[in-house]
Amino acid sequence: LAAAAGGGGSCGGSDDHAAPRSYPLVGCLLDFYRNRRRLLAWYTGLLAASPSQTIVVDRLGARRTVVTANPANVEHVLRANFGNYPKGKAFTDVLGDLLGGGIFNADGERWFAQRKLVSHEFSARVMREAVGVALEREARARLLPALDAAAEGGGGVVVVDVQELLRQFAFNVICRVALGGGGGEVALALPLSRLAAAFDAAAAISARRGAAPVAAAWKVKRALGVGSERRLREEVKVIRDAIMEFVRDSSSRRRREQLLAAARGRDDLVSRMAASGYPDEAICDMVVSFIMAGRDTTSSALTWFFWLMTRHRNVEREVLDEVDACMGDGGGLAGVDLEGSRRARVLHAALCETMRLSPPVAWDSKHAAEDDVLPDGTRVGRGDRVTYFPYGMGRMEAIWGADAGEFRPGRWLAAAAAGGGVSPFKYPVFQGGPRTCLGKDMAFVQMKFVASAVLRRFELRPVAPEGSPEFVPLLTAHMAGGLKVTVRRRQRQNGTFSIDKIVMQKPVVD
Ligand code: HEM
Repeated sequence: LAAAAGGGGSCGGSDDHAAPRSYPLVGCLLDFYRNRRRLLAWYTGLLAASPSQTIVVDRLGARRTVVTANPANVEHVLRANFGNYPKGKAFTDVLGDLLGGGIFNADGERWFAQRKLVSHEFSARVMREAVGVALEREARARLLPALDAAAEGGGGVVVVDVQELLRQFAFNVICRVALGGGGGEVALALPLSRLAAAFDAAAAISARRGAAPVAAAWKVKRALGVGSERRLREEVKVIRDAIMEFVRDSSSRRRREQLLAAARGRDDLVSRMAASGYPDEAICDMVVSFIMAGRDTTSSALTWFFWLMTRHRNVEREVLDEVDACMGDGGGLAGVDLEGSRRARVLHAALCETMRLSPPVAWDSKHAAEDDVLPDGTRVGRGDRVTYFPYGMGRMEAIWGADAGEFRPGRWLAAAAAGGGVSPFKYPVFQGGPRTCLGKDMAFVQMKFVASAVLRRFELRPVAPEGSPEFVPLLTAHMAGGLKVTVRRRQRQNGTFSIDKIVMQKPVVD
């Protein structure tokens, strides 16, 4: 999802108002080389040591980059001076071949028009209908049977990679929502697993573009059509051909049916875009962005959540008791409240706390349209990259106190009880301001659904219980090597579940 801060160079703590002090260039390059495999921890350390939690990375021949974990700076960039901080061409170039001009890769008017149009897709009604159906079907079809089979053992101990199961689940759910008919069935010319593989390959190659020290290297390869750039072109073609075929078919059929559909209140993204006069190409861009934004994020958060539950059995028990209580009459699956009730508070807090320490989007960048000065006095030049850094922010004692490194969901309950909630600029895991993640509610619905469904039925035991798994940022973060577990059925499990019973609490963060 995000463009990496990237690159070494002269890294100065930004404490001296408009003229950050710099480390000697050579020293910093050596530091960068030494720390290249632990950039997240290195940047976090530098930011914690900087009096204003901001550093400047100034590398010869590369774009000047301001990296900040300072909530006032983050609010300035994401909200107060939003107009000056578009994603910028440096970002949109990197993802342009895959995403075209879709919402995820657009700025200005083009972004605003799509944002308005697509907001509807995230309404409570759509969520209850399309997302509810997709979650239930997908959970019944694959996720729960796979865990059940592992629990069965088949005569031996079966190890499953929960991260991989969750990735497949999230991809299929978002495709069912974006491309599914009324019953959530996806009608594509190729299997979903092939589409998922194409997205994986295209996203990985695009991420490597973003991390390349010099953009010219991949641009030359693209012009020549060789190596990874050739592969990218092939995979993008697989994706776009499949989705264009769906869009062409749906948009003409749905154009005819649209009046009727609108009357029934069952209009969908593709027909509304067609009705608004968007060409098929633009609708395809939108659908690709939608899938890209929704595919790996929730599975990343859930992977870390399940791992943390194996380390904090007391929290897991609290979550289970709460979920059981939410189930009430026993038939449903609790977790999500489309009406805004206060149920599943502990689960919500545990998910927020998981993402504080392991944010699915570890860092994200904007590019300044004009010269500016951040609230802490750091100078920003036109064209500079400004990176806000949720991973580092989650670990700042200046923001969270001395126990910043500990998993303590209670801090979210305390903040909610105090009535203030937590500012998105202190916790920009879903970004903040006008470009806040559109799928945040959908993400919580999905995460609570999966957390409840899995925890109530199964106990997961990590194959390697010692130590901390490695957090790998890429475009969307993941756990290096996956989350390998053995599975045991819980005694307390209850046979059936239904989306109707899902209730989502009002977000603690707003
Ligand atoms: C835990 C799960 C999720 C997290 C942490 C998350 C985080 C984010 C972040 C940080 C952004 C801003 C990225 C940028 O502008 O570069 C974003 C944007 C977006 N997200 Fe999410 N996201 C999550 C799940 C979802 C889901 C399930 C969807 C559903 C499709 C979704 C849809 C979007 C869209 C459409 C945007 C673009 C908004 C715009 O540019 O106006 N997200 N998300």
